[in-house]
Amino acid sequence: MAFESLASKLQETFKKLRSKGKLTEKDVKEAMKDVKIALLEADVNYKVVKDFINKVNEKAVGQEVLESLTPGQQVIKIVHNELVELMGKTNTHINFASKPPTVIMFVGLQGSGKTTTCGKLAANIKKQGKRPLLVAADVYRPAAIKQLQVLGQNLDVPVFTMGNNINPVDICKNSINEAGRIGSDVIIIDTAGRLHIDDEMMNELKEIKEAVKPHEVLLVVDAMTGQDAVNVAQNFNEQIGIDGLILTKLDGDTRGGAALSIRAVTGKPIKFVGTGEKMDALEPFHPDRLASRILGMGDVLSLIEKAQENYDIKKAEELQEKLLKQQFTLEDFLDQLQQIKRMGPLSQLVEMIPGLSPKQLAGVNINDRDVSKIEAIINSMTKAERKDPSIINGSRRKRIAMGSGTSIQDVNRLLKEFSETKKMMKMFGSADSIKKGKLKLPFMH
Ligand SMILES: Nc1nc2c(ncn2[C@@H]2O[C@H](COP(=O)(O)OP(=O)(O)OP(=O)(O)O)[C@@H](O)[C@H]2O)c(=O)[nH]1
Repeated sequence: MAFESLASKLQETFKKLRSKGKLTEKDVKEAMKDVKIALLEADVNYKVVKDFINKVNEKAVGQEVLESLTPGQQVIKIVHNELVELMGKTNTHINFASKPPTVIMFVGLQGSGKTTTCGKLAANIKKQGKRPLLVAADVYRPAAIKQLQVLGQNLDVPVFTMGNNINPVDICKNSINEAGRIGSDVIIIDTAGRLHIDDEMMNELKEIKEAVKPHEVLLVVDAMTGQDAVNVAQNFNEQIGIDGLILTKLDGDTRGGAALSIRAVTGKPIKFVGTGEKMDALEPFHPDRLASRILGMGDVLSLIEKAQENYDIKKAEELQEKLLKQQFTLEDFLDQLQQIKRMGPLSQLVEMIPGLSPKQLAGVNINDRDVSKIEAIINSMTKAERKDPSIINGSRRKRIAMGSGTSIQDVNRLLKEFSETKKMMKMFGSADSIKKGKLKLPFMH
């Protein structure tokens, strides 16, 4: 889980604080010492931590908080607000030009995930009904142009390239004409990165910026590099001037130092975060939601959004109908699983549920492999078997296990769980209770 160790430590500290009916100034100060250590261990910039703790202390030790009915909760609320403040109060979007094309210039070090993120943003923008054009301006890394072309092909987004013998500044200038020619309204330029910041790279980026006057200069940094990412951001901002950041590989960042420090150090907002290698693993950055996740309050809003984007309401209604008539089959079950899978890795979904601490999360043994196993088992059944699992006798079980590359025990377990779920639905979901709205299926209005 992203931010796992920080979340775990903060939640532990606040649990202690909440358990006390009354709080003294000393209690709060001691808790803040623990918070300070947790933030430093999460690789948050030292100055940022110092300012943060001072601000919280200033607000939390007053009479108003200490003498309130729920002092522990009040302190947590203050910490939550300050975390949000630290990461930028509001979430910021891409500034689209009033007169197209909008030019978005990507900058960043090699390996930060720049090319991948260009593809992700193109996919995201295309979903909004726009017509992006990807521009291959990295003429130095041999595979960079090809990588972008493959991404473009998979996403069905055009890619503009002039090969690698042309000056990148000219490629970028020409891409504007190309966008006009093919009717693209957003240009996404993938510039060259280097392993480290060097003058040659910075000069080229300055020239491109001067030539195409982008509406957005987005810096891509790797969250897993912690304070290095913060230094890189500061450097790029001072030399090129950036409008915002995309923080990649947040899925692998258990500490969180970069996400918590970058805004405070550079003054520039994080606009998106990368949460995986797939093209849909790009999310707008919501400081308030992330603060809630870190403090164990969940992120119900993101969960609902994911459900709305990926969950087919019509199908859900059909399912309700089937439940009413007690016709829920293994086929419907598979369909459900596939819809939920589309919302993203299960481990990331579970993180958004309020009230589950990182420790509890570690105990919840949900993984995508289990889901794939269930899918394989159901896919190995005949239509008749899926409709009526009671016909699945010993030899059929053996065949299904062989066909799905699982064991007979796995098949037995699935059938047992399915039959128990059905029984439970029968009990809770008598036609009446569903009709009266007492029982609601997930994500149904
Ligand atoms: N887990 C995870 N991996 C990511 C994410 N974003 C990018 N990656 C991976 O990071 C690696 C480097 O990404 P690239 O896009 O090739 O890097 P780049 O910054 O374009 O590199 P240059 O073109 O050399 O500047 C690839 O294996 C990506 O799949 C993310 O959000 N999460």
